[in-house]
Amino acid sequence: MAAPRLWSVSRLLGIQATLRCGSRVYSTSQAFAEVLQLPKSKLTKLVFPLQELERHLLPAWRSELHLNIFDPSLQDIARAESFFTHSERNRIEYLSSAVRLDHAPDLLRPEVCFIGRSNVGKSSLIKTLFSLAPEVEVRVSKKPGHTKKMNFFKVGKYFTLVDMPGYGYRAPEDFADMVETYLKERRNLTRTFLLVDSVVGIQKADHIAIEMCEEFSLPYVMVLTKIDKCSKGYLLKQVLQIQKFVDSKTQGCFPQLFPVSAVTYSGIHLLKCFIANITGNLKSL
Ligand SMILES: Nc1nc2c(ncn2[C@@H]2O[C@H](COP(=O)(O)OP(=O)(O)OP(=O)(O)O)[C@@H](O)[C@H]2O)c(=O)[nH]1
Ligand SMILES: [Mg+2]
Repeated sequence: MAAPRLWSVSRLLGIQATLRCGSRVYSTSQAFAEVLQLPKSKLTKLVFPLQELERHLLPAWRSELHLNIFDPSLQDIARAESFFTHSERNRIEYLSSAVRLDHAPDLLRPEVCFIGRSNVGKSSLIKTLFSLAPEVEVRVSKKPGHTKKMNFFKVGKYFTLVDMPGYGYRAPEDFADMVETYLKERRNLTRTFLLVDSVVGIQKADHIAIEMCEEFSLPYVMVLTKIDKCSKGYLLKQVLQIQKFVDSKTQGCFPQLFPVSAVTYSGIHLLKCFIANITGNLKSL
């Protein structure tokens, strides 16, 4: 499925628009203003993919998906967009790369990192989160094992995102030293996003990563990538299976799953809002 065309120009320009919703007036990117104009069914599919899946479940099964734990309003999602929009006053930029924790930038602001098997779509997801900062270069590749270092990106004065090398196939030799030490010792690490490919589900290497997050008592969140590659029925089956695993086998994992696509942008706005919230930037939520 192609990315909605209405996004392309405004996304590049990162235009701000003023919207009125009820009695409140607020500012958002032109891109999100256009999303708000979509018919309800399309908007739900794009912004709340889990909600869209839930509609196809029998009523008795609906509560299984825990989609009301993080359930922001469209206004909150619009507000969160501004953190991810590059401007002179909100500079989004690549900071540095590191192969050892003591080479990581010394920052006090909250940090979130993205881990997962090689090729699961970590760099693509970050690139998509930065679609309103097109000058930020995030390298993606078809070849697994592309990202070799921990890459730090600054989002204004608010938080830092870290793109990690992948584990499993073609992982860098120093992966364990680099990533485990980072996860265990990085003091400003606020949340770890563990990406799982929605097509193949949780694999052996993911179980090792999950065990590591549990052992280090990290608060982590499971993000299901590449949902554009799944039919609705297949995705529903995968989501229910992964949800069951999270509910029964994990302690530190956030109960709500975040399905996303870097191709259709499905789930991306909600994830931006979640990141803005957990880093303490959407205080009213
Ligand atoms: N269809 C589809 N393809 C995706 C999506 N996200 C990533 N890909 C593709 O998956 C491949 C790997 O993407 P990357 O973002 O480089 O994966 P990575 O997890 O950073 O991989 P490493 O750096 O090697 O660990 C690329 O060919 C991407 O185009 C998605 O949401 N949908
Ligand atoms: Mg990568």
